[in-house]
Amino acid sequence: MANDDDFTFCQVGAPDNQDYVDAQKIAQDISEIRIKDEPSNNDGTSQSNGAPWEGKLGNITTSKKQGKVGSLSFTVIDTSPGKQTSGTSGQVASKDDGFSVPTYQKQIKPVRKPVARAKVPYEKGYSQMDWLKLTRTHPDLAGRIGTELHELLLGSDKAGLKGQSNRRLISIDEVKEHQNAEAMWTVLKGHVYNITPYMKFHPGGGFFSFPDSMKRIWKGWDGGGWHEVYGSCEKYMKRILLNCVVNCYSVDMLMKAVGKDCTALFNKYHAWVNAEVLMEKCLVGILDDSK
Ligand code: HEM
Repeated sequence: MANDDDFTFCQVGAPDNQDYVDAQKIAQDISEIRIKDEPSNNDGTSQSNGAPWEGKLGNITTSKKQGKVGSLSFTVIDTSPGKQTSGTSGQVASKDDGFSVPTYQKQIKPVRKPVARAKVPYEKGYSQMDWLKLTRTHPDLAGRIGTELHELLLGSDKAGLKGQSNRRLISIDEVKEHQNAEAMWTVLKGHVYNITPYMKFHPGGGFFSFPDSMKRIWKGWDGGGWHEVYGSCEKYMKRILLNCVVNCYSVDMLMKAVGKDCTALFNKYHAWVNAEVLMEKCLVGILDDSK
């Protein structure tokens, strides 16, 4: 075989023994490297569903450690979970007063409901808006004896001041004389008003200021007892009861003002109420305090 010389033989033999040992040692050393702070499980996969580093790339690196194994150098990046500001680990940081607070640690302050001021419900047609409407349509209420009859009284000689000035001076004695159903006068901040038409419109007081007897009636109603007794006519009974409460109570409160100066009482309960506007059409005169 003359051509045999043309063959080039490559010797495939065992590796140089020293090199082989070095390589094995390096491989072993590398396999022993653990990035301590990273969670890992036995099968070599991360606890996250995707790639082992998933969710870690956005982390802030807090420390770097560099080392060398044989001829290989490595860097250990320490990403401690407590320092995370973003990522997929479930913590979302938020800026609050200059420092970061994970949202799950944030205290959700319970929303405190404002305490509702319980008021006597007004009778239909007797709200403050209704009153203002009435004062617009019936500008002269100063001499009127009431509102239920106000339609009947239109044109009657009992209605209004009948052209009398509402700027005349009135003594306190004259005020005291007007304490009857036909005319109830009071003094408020130096002005004399006929409060008769306003009686039913006065918003009374709070539910819990009811006289005890009223509270018992209301409780009886709410407890269902009244419902059982009156059955289908509950709606009407409730209406009647409501009217009683509104009339008794609000009239009762305003009755304290009749025939005297109610300024102190007025300021005690509601200094903010603009009586000058509300009672404008009920003005009878100016208190003559010279005596
Ligand atoms: C002409 C005189 C008066 C006028 C125009 C007047 C008007 C009013 C008005 C508009 C309200 C509702 C206030 C609000 O919702 O904030 C009110 C409530 C009330 N008024 Fe008068 N008032 C007068 C005199 C008086 C007097 C003399 C008393 C006491 C004796 C009184 C006792 C009350 C009470 C207890 C309430 C309920 C307060 C509340 O809801 O917290 N008022 N009044």
